[in-house]
Amino acid sequence: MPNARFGVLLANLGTPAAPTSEAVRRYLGEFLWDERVIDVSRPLWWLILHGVILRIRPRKVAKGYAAIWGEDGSPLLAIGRRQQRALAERLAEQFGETLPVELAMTYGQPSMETAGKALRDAGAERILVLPLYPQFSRSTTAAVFDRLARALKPCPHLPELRFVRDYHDHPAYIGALAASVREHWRRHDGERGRLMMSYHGIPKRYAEAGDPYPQHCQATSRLLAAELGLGEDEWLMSYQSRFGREEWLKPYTDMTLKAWGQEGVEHVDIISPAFSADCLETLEELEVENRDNFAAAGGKTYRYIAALNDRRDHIDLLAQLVEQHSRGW
Ligand SMILES: C=CC1=C(C)c2cc3[nH]c(cc4nc(cc5[nH]c(cc1n2)c(C)c5CCC(=O)O)C(CCC(=O)O)=C4C)c(C)c3C=C
Ligand SMILES: [Fe+2]
Ligand SMILES: [Fe+2]
Repeated sequence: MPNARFGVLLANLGTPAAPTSEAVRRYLGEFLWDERVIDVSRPLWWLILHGVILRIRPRKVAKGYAAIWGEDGSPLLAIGRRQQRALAERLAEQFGETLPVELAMTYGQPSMETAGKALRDAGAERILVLPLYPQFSRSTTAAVFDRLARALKPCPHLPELRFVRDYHDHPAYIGALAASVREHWRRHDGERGRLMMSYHGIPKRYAEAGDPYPQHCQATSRLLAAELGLGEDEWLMSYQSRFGREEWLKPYTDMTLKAWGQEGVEHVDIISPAFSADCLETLEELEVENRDNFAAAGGKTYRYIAALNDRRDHIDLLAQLVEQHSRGW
């Protein structure tokens, strides 16, 4: 496909190459060294990361990955490949011509270099970067921006670039989330639990310094609740996946589920709108760890609602984002 009108670069976080301590150590070593993710002063953080975290955490985390690993590898990457293929097909219908779509990870493989080269080989002199994070955060979206800039550093010439910063309140995103919740209710014969919208957390300090992530999460939640016609006592938003000792955004998902179980809340449906693809943080932390937290505190039914993954309405949303952000190209 020489001289494509433009190419699309889908970006996500990255995942280990294998569910082993060694591969997880390599992955965490790269991910947790990024200052966008952890801003502690470098010499101190190097000592903590290499002296403590990378000696202990990989073994435990590798067990979690082993439990969710599929025949096609890590769910985050396998789902990312399905999203890439489905979006390419959808765009070919929409634009009446083939547009190259590549997937790149901020950490690990496929790298920004590999994906960028594939787009260049397809003749794309214009690239639309679409990070698969609906809510902006310095720790995710801005890290995509930095990693791409690093990949482009050796290039003598640059492609023309556009960057989708966020889509937390896009009607098609809210619509797809709402449709996934309604389908979940229908699959369970109309039974509804209290709806918990659990977002990946960030340190509170990042939000205080101007990261708009909590405002984006609140807006997504309110729009989703309104779309579903939920009353104030029928849903709550919370933050999961804390890392380290400092305070993160609250309320915490695990503590809230424990409190709900103790207060006599019996049924919970849980959705995680910040994840565009199921991954360790949903399939293990929500499906297993937090299910156990809720049950141990006295809860009865706990049902996880899958991420949007390669649902047709999710791919339609991504195609709409491409169409809107590529106008004039
Ligand atoms: C300071 C640490 C972290 C911040 C800030 C953070 C923000 C953040 N992360 C995601 C999405 C994902 N995170 C995933 C795994 C993961 N996240 C952290 C730490 C921070 N994340 C760690 C250490 C890990 C690895 C697992 C572990 O050691 O516990 C993943 C899953 C990847 C997979 O392979 O399945 C995703 C996706 C968001 C959206 C976010 C802030 C908005
Ligand atoms: Fe994370
Ligand atoms: Fe986690």
